[in-house]
This record gives sequence, C-alpha cells and structure tokens, in this order.
Amino acid sequence: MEATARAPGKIILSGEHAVVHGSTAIAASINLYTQVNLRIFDDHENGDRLLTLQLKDVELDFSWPVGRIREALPELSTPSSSSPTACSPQFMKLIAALVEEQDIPEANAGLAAGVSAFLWLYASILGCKPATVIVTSDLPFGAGLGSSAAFCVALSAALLALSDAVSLDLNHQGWLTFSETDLELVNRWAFEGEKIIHGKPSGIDNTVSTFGNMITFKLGNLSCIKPTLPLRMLITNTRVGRNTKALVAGVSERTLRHPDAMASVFSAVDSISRELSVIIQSPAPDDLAITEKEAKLEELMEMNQGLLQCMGVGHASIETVLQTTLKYKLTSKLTGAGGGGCVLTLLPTLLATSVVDKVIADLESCGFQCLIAGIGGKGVEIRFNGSP
Ligand SMILES: Nc1ncnc2c1ncn2[C@@H]1O[C@H](COP(=O)(O)OP(=O)(O)O)[C@@H](O)[C@H]1O
Ligand SMILES: C[C@@](O)(CCOP(=O)(O)O)CC(=O)O
Ligand SMILES: [Mg+2]
Repeated sequence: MEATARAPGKIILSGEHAVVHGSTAIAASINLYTQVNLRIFDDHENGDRLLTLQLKDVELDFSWPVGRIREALPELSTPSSSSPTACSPQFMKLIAALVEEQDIPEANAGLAAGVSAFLWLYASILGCKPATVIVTSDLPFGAGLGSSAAFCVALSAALLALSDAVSLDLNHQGWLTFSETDLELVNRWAFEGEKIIHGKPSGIDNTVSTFGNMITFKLGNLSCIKPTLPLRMLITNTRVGRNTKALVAGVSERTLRHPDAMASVFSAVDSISRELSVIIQSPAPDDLAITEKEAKLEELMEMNQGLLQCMGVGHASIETVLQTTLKYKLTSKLTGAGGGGCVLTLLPTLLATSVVDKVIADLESCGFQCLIAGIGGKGVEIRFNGSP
C-alpha cells in the first residue's frame, strides 16, 4: 500500500506570536510544499521489518526495527487513528531515546524534534507496521514558512490515508482532497505533531496548511478570507536560522515578567489583524481604491512589526531587510517566529517590475534569498500509488 501527501507552507500576514496568546492572526498558504510518500509493506515484502524515514533534502536516513519500537512504546501497538492524542512527557522520553539511537549529526540537531514528531504520529496512527517514509520539501527549515506544520500535516495525511480512520477513493487518479471531516482529523493529528516541535503552538500553521486559502485564526477557530486585491508579497529569507520553540518560549517568559504591558501589545495586534481582515475583503472597484487599501495595509504591517519588536523577536538581519526595502518606499515585516528567518514585503499592484528587480538585487547582494510565492492556494492533498 502506498500514498503520497503534499501540504503547503504558509506566510503570516499579521499576528504571529500574539496568536499563541489568544489574538487574531491572518495567514495564507503558499505554493511551496512538503511531500511525504508512505509505503507500508506486507509481511512477506520487508524481511527486516524496518520502519525507515528518509529525509531527502538533508540526505539523512533513519531506521528502526519495528520490534524495537514495539518494545519501547508497547502501549502504541494498538493504534488510535481516529482519536488524536497528545504525546505525554513520559512518552516523549521514550521517543527521545529512540531518536538518540540514530546519532543525528550535530549540524542537523534541530531535526530531532521532527523525527520525534514522526515517531509519535506514525506509532499512534498506524501502530508498529514496517514501512518506508520518504520526505521531500520545497520549504527552508526553521525560516518562518511553516516547514514544521507542513511536515506534520503531510505526514498525518499520508498515515491517515492508509489507516481505517478516513474514507478515500483509492482508485482516484491524481491529487485528491479529503472530506471536511477527514481534514479536521488530519489537522488535529498534525497539531499534536506540531506541539512536539513548537512546544506551545497556536495551531495556525497546521490549520492553514491543512485547509489552504487565506484565513483569520483566533483561539483555534478559523474563518476563510476572500481577498479583493491581488496581495503580492516578496518573501526574503535572511538565512539566519532560528528555532520557533525557543522564540515562542521567550515571548511567554517576557509575558510572565510584564503581564500588563504584554496584554496591551497582544490586544493591539488583535486590533491590527481584525482591521487588516476588513481591508483585505472590502470592495476595491478601481486602481485608486486598491492603492488606498495597500497604503493602509502597509501602515498596519509597520505597526505589527513594531509590536513584534516589543515581543523581543527582532533580529539585525530583519532590520537590514526593513531598511533596504524602505529605500524603495516599500514596507516589510517579519513573518513566522522571527529572530531571523523570513521577511514579507508588500509589492503594491502598480509597482514597476524594474523596481521589484532592483529591490531583489539589492537584498540578494546582502546575502539574502528572495522569492515571490503564489498565496492562498489549496491545502493538503493525497495521491495513491500509480496515479499520475
Ligand atoms: N521535512 C522535514 N522533515 C523532518 N523534520 C522537519 C521537516 N520540516 C520541518 N521539520 C522540523 O521542524 C523544525 C523547523 O520548525 P520551526 O522551528 O517551527 O520552523 P518553521 O516551521 O518556520 O520552518 C525542523 O528543525 C525539524 O525538526
Ligand atoms: C510564532 C508562531 O505564531 C508562528 C510560528 O511559525 P514558524 O514555525 O516560524 O513558521 C507560533 C504559533 O503560532 O504556533
Ligand atoms: Mg514551525
């Protein structure tokens, strides 16, 4: 049995971090994907009875005899695919021991969290069957584009597709979407994986990766947004690596030290996201209306960036992007957890292509990497063996 799932990354237009503390945020899927191919073996096919995880982008393979997993996690021998469960601290220790056995190279130490999430999702959804899981991704890891969520969503989708918990047409040719109920299940499992990687995620990244589109998200509830203007964003990867879990924990610590001040910061972010959502969806009959709306969006992005600075998630490389784009009268804000990672720059509709080319050249001369991704496309999809 074989299935391949793909799940998109995302950008956060407003509200990162504050969304963890209950504020509204706005996110959109992007057309960069993580793809998970899952092949479960029949008893006679895999003599060694191994569970293998191949991470193609970093050229790393991990393997465990399924008997070793069953011995370490005996309670998970009977999977519970239709009821997502959190990985308890006790299970986390047992999983950490299985991951440690793999000797992940020091340079890829951050992957341990992803491999732990893999083991939890695999054993919880499918039990201890021998299988090979191959992962490829267009997304940079740890750069704010939601690679952790895309990984958890694609993995949950592939595992559930070959479990008894969802109903799909196995003969369908090409990419297939899940039913709304099955998407909910994929999303809930992905959230459990994201918890292992992020510590305390809001759930916005896995939700937008699962359902796609552009969404507002607050306290676990999503609502779809239909933009009335093109919303072109330049994404600049500062290439400064960082770890979402540590940054989220840092904001929580600051919140404990200054609860009243931080409550005001989070409330201001909530207002910004709500205003942004109204502007994005209000009618824009002509170029003048679009230009006026873009100016308001820029102002709100600038305000959000200032508040992210208040939360302590800025970085010198982000400042360089802000200053560089400002030379071209363009507004930018960090996206995702900050501390480096990616920065968004709004490219107004009437901006000349020559200016876009110049700003990209300027940013690239600083050693950054630029891309313009399609935003607001489909969420997770699945494809079965043999279909095109
Ligand atoms: N394709 C993948 N395979 C394994 N682990 C992954 C993959 N993509 C992401 N991860 C995990 O997610 C971590 C990065 O997540 P995070 O710090 O939240 O940044 P972001 O989600 O912005 O990329 C990686 O260090 C790794 O543990
Ligand atoms: C900072 C946060 O709002 C988004 C993190 O996104 P990313 O992992 O940096 O892509 C955390 C969350 O909402 O779970
Ligand atoms: Mg992440």
